[in-house]
Amino acid sequence: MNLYDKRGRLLIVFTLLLGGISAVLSAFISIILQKVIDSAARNDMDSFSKLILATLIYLAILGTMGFLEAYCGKLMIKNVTKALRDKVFLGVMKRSPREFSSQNTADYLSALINDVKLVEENHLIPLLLCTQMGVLFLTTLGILLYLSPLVTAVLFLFLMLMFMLPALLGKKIQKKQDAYSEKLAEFTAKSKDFFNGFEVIRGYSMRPYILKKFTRINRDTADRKMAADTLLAVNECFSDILSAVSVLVIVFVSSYLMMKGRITAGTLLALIQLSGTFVTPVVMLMQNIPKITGIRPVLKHLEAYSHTQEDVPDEEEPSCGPALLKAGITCTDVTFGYVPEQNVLQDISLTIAPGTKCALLGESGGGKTTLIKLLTGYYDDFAGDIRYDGIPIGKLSQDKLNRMAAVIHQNIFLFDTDIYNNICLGETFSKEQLDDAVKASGISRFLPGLEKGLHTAVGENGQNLSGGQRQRIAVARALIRSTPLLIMDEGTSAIDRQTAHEIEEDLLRQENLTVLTITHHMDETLMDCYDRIYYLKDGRISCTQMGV
Ligand SMILES: Nc1ncnc2c1ncn2[C@@H]1O[C@H](COP(=O)(O)OP(=O)(O)OP(=O)(O)O)[C@@H](O)[C@H]1O
Repeated sequence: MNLYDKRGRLLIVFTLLLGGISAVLSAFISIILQKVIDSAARNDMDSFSKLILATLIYLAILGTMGFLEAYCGKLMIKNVTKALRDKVFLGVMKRSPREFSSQNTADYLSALINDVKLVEENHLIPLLLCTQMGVLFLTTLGILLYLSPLVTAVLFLFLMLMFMLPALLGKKIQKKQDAYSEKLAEFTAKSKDFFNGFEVIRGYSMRPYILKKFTRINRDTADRKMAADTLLAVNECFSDILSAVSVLVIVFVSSYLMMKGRITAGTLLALIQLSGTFVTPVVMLMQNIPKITGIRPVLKHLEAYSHTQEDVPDEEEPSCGPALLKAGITCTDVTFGYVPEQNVLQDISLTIAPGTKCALLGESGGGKTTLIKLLTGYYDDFAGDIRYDGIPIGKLSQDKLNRMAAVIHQNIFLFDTDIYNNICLGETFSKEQLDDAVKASGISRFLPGLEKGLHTAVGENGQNLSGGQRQRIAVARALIRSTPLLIMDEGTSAIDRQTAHEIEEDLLRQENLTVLTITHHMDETLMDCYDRIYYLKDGRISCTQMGV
């Protein structure tokens, strides 16, 4: 996957350039060392004092370059990880409902948090390091050749050995990293499930059972990480041994050359110092190249979730203002199934005229929710025809559909913010619109009891509020937008009869509002408020016209 955009590429080139300059500068310390020792051996005070000045300038440049390189590196990591999280989040948000629900939400979380972290640790940081080390290696090689071709040849021999190892271990490390990333996603999914099920775990004394399950998945995850880390440790250990051996070999060979009078004491020290700077890059490259190649499966995983500008044209900004329902909604011969050859709905035809109140009854599993999903554009692979004001549903944008119909779901979702934000959902409304919605939805009935009024925090998923209060907030969301059709999908099932009755009655009283209530059992006292009652059985629909 493409991690860098145009600006990102420029930044990485600049950072790598700075890294290269820093590496070249740090290799030159050996030359300073050689000159200082040799001028001291010659008792050359003039060149010695010039060298002090040159060293001070050298240190100032080295420090500045080092800072700039570190700063740009961090900026690059920040930009890439931020862009990656943006792409993954947008990609997941743009999924169709079918695609979205095909994956556990914890997998999305894991991609967003764990995988992005892995990219930072096992791709970006090693990449910067490898480039710097590559330049350091080449510069050191140049200086070494200048000082002693023989010593360089000996070092090269060891180098060949050191480079063989990452090539051998690379593929294995890649496999282990992949297995770890997979387990980490499972670990996140399970932990999320356990936290979500806190009430059930507590209520059914499941703690020992859950603890056992958690311990097992925690251990498996840690084991997978350990398996990857063990291979990395083997890699690191071999490279450390080879590094120590090559430094010792240099010490012996160059000492021998000095004894033979072929090099000066300054060159000897410079060679020993260089052997360190020559081996370090090789060790670093050995340790980091497998990490970079091992990240490929994680990048593939992230790519599968990511949205790129080229994918799909970006959504238009939501249009403002209420939509109108003039001719109503018609369904003609609609047939749909989740699985081929197993239709949940069969030849459904119905009409919902503007301002009418309709009820859709049926046994559990009869297809009521499925029909609502088709009416609100959730699935589009149905046979038959659904029209809003004569326009086929497929021709309406999701935004337009959202402005025409709002659903009060069985489980109301509230964001972890206050009541006001849960009604407005990021849009701006006038005080009058807000007051009207608060009154019509019945929120005004419980508002005086809340110290902070509309700015009362609802808690995670609305846990600070009662079921009825949550329902009323969901109703207010639709009313404030003057959404012409309001669909209650068992919207009152989670609350007591009295509250359910009150909410339903409040809605049925709204003259211009078109209401479709989905329920198992009709509230007998409200029966007369409905214009039509549809009944869904075995995927087929029948209709009773009221007041005829
Ligand atoms: N996402 C899905 N994938 C596969 N089958 C599904 C899916 N959603 C629902 N079904 C199946 O479709 C059938 C109708 O389900 P639906 O939720 O529409 O019924 P319902 O009438 O709303 O039920 P209830 O009153 O219990 O909520 C059921 O057999 C159900 O198992």
